[in-house]
Amino acid sequence: MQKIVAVVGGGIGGLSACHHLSKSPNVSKVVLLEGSGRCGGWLNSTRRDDGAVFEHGPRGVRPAGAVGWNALNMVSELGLETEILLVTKDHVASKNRFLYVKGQLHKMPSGPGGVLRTISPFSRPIIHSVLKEMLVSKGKDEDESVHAFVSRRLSSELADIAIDSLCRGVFAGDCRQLSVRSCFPPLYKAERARGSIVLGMLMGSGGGGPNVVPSELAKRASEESWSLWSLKRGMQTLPEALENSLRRRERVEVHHNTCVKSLTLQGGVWEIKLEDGATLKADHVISTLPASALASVLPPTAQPLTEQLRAIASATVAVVNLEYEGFVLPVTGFGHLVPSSEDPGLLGVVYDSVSFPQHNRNGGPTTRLTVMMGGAWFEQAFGNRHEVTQQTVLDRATRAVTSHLGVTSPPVWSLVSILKNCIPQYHLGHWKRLEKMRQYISKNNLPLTLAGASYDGVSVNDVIFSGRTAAEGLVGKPDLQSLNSD
Ligand SMILES: Cc1cc2nc3c(=O)[nH]c(=O)nc-3n(C[C@H](O)[C@H](O)[C@H](O)COP(=O)(O)OP(=O)(O)OC[C@H]3O[C@@H](n4cnc5c(N)ncnc54)[C@H](O)[C@@H]3O)c2cc1C
Ligand SMILES: C=CC1=C(C)c2cc3[nH]c(cc4nc(cc5[nH]c(cc1n2)c(C)c5CCC(=O)O)C(CCC(=O)O)=C4C)c(C)c3C=C
Repeated sequence: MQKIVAVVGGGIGGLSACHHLSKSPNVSKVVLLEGSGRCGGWLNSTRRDDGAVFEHGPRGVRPAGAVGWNALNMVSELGLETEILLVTKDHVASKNRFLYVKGQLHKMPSGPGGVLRTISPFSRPIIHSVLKEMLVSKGKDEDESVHAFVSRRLSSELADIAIDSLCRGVFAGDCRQLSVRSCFPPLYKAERARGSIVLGMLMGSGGGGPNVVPSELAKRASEESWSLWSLKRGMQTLPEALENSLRRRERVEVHHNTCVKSLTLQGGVWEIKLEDGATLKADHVISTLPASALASVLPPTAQPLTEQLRAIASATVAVVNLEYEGFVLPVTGFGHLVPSSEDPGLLGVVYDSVSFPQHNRNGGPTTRLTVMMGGAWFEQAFGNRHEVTQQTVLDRATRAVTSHLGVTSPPVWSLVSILKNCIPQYHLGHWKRLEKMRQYISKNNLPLTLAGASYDGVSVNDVIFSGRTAAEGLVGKPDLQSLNSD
C-alpha cells in the first residue's frame, strides 16, 4: 500500500528523511512540515555581500566512517562536489588544537611524541594512563558518566581536563552528567567487547557499523586524508540544495512557517493540526523535532512516551561571531577549548579563518573567530536565557578573546546569537529511555518514527544517517530502478 508520510521538522534530519523517502515508489506523498521560515535548523550561515561567510551552527563535518561516507554520498547526489572546502589531516587546523588551562594556551598532545613525553597541562605522559588502561577490569554498570568512565579507565586528570573540554566542544555539556554509552558508543563497546578501550581500538569491538558503499567523493576523502569538510557558501548550502532537490520531485511538498500544534491518531491515521488552524492527514509521521517539542504535540494518551521525551534535556549556547582586521592570532590551529574548572561559562573559541580562510571577506586580511558560551552552564554564567542582553554576551566574548589570545584591538564586525535548546544532552541512562520509547511505539503500533539529534547522535553525520534510517525503516532500501523515477 502506498503511504502518505509527514516528516515533521525541516532541519538536516528531516530533509535527509525526505531525500530518502522521495526515492521510494512505496510512498504516494511526502509532506515536510517546518515551523520556521526556512529549512536547515541549526545549519545556519550568514553570507555577507563582501564574500565573508559566518557559521552560527556547525562549521565542519568529519568525513570518516560509514556515517561520514553516507553524508558525502548525499553531497555527491546533490551535485555539490565543486562546493566542497576541505581540511586535510596534515593541515595546521587538524594538527593544532588547544586547551586553555590556568590562564595559558596548551597544544593538545598529538602523535607519538606527544603521548610519550610529559606535556603541560598534564602532569605525566599520556602513555602511562594508556598502558595502565589495559589492566583495568571491566565496569559492571549498564551505563556510566563520561567522567567516571575515563577517570576509572585512564586518569582523573585526563577526565578533568581533556574529556571535560571535549564534552563541552561537542555537547556543550557536563561530562559528569553525560552518558558514555550514548555519547561515545565506541568507548563503551570497546570495554564491553575487549575489556579495554585500547584493545578495542586495536582489535575492533565486533558488531561492525552500518554498511555504506562510498561514492567517488567519499573515496576521495579517504585517499586524500580529509579531516573536515565544509562548503564554499557555508554549511547552509547543504539544506538549501536538499530543499531544492525535493521541490523538483512531484510527490514531495515542502512547507515553511507550518508549525505543528498537535498530532492525534484516529483509526490508525494521524490528524496533524497546524498552528494556523489547518489540518492534514498522514499514514505515518517521522518526527525530527527536538524530543521536548515532540512531547508537546503528542496526544495525552501517549503519556508514557511524552514523559520519556521530556526527560531528554537540551542546552542553550551563546554563539558570537567576530571579525578582526588583519592577522591577530598568537597561535594557529582549529581553536581552543576551556575546561569547566577554568571558566564554566566559556566553552571555547574556534579560529574559523585558520580552517576555512575561503570564508574571509574579499580584500585585505582578516581573522574570523567564534566564541561559544553557556551550554550546561548557561544560567550560571548569564542568568535567565530569555533576559540576557546581546551586549552582555558580546562583552563577555571580546573579553575572552583579549585575555585568552592577547587580542587588544576591537572587532570590526560581530554577530551574537543565543541558540536556545540547541543541543540535546544524552544524560546517564539515555539508552534505557530510547529502549522504553521504541518499545512503547512498537507495542502500541504507533505509526511514528523518531529521528534527529535527540536520540542516536548529535553530529551532522549522525543526524543525516538517522533521517535515512527512519526513511528506509518505513519503505525499505531503494532498488536502483526506482531511483530518479519522478
Ligand atoms: C552551535 C552548534 C555547533 C555545532 N557544531 C557542529 C559541528 O561542528 N559538526 C557537527 O557535525 N555537528 C555540529 N552541531 C550539531 C548539529 O548541527 C545538530 O545536531 C543538527 O544540525 C541537528 O539537526 P536536526 O535536524 O536533528 O534538528 P534541528 O536542526 O533542531 O531541526 C529541527 C527543526 O524542527 C523545527 N521545528 C521545531 N518545532 C516544530 C514544530 N512544532 N513544527 C514544525 N517544525 C518544528 C525547527 O524549526 C527546526 O528547523 C552543532 C550544533 C550547534 C547548535
Ligand atoms: C553546541 C555544540 C558545540 C559547541 C559549543 C562546539 C564548540 C567547539 N567545538 C570545537 C572544536 C571541534 N568541534 C568539532 C566537531 C563537533 N562540534 C560539535 C558541537 C559543538 N562544538 C559537534 C556535534 C561536532 C561533531 C562531532 C563528531 O562526532 O563528528 C570538531 C571536529 C571533530 C574532530 O575532528 O574532533 C572540532 C575540532 C571548538 C574549539 C569549540 C569551541 C567552543
